[in-house]
Amino acid sequence: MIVFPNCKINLGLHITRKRPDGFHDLETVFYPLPVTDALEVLSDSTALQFESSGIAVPGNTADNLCVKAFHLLQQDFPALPLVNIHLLKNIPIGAGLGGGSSDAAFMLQLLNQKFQLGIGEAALVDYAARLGSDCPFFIVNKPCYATGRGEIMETVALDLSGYSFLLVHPGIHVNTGWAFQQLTPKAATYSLRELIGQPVETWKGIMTNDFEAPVFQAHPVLAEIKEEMYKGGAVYATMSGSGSAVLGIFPKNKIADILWDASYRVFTIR
Ligand SMILES: C[C@@](CO)(OP(=O)(O)O)[C@H](O)COP(=O)(O)OP(=O)(O)OC[C@H]1O[C@@H](n2ccc(N)nc2=O)[C@H](O)[C@@H]1O
Ligand SMILES: Nc1ncnc2c1ncn2[C@@H]1O[C@H](COP(=O)(O)OP(=O)(O)O)[C@@H](O)[C@H]1O
Repeated sequence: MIVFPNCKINLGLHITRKRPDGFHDLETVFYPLPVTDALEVLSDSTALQFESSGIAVPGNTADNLCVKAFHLLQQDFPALPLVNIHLLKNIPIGAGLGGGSSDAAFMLQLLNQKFQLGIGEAALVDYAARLGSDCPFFIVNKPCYATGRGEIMETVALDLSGYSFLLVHPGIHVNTGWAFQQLTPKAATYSLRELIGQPVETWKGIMTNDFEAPVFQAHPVLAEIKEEMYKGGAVYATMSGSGSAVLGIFPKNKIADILWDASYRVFTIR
């Protein structure tokens, strides 16, 4: 069985409170985009096996979120057959695109389906939340207004299929924990919930991502990439999540030919 875990972007992101458990409450809008990995799982394996190709994933097998997802379900379903996992990694890592979280959420869903575990969506969201703050979104995988650690989700009627997207990852790996430590939580000065219902053309200058200030300060090239997007005709541009991917939303099929550094990974979604 093969599935294609997709990435997400954050449209607006506010860190509102540091919690007693060390995590932060936030407010964001998650939007899925079709930049994907490929995750294949074969059964009839005598041992749990994991291999990956494509972009090198840091850490050993036990650290991989696909393997963690397997072990999480195995705790509650001890008869879960052992599997052979192959991950073709394409979504940039540590880019604010949620690639690892997506792999984990798709792994939960794949095992649930393949072995008919009968886990409902709400329980899958609970399992996903134990694997990472971004993980629950990928169980729903529809545009969502999210609060809490990101696990309290409300789907929103946001359809951006009338626009084209540009995602640029300059290869900078931002550590999410570090990025949270740079911030002083505060309430947003506008209503993201309301603004997301307004046309994209009204977002510039209002919709913000709290991570941009500290991450742009550490990596000024990211602000330049965002500026290039606007010069190239973007109606809205922002860093995604804790970075370092920067995204631009353009009028349909009107993405300017911007000459990026050859080392950058660039994705266009028309
Ligand atoms: C910032 C966001 C926005 O969507 O995404 P990314 O930019 O990473 O994609 C998420 O909140 C990231 O979610 P995720 O990448 O799953 O983070 P986790 O693995 O759960 O946590 C990594 C570390 O970030 C900090 N952390 C994470 C989430 C949160 N709500 N509060 C936190 O303080 C904690 O220090 C934690 O140890
Ligand atoms: N399958 C996986 N794909 C990507 N990263 C993974 C995976 N499993 C574990 N990780 C770890 O998760 C961290 C980053 O996750 P990722 O979702 O790519 O970034 P981000 O949180 O910025 O969206 C990395 O430190 C990486 O080592």
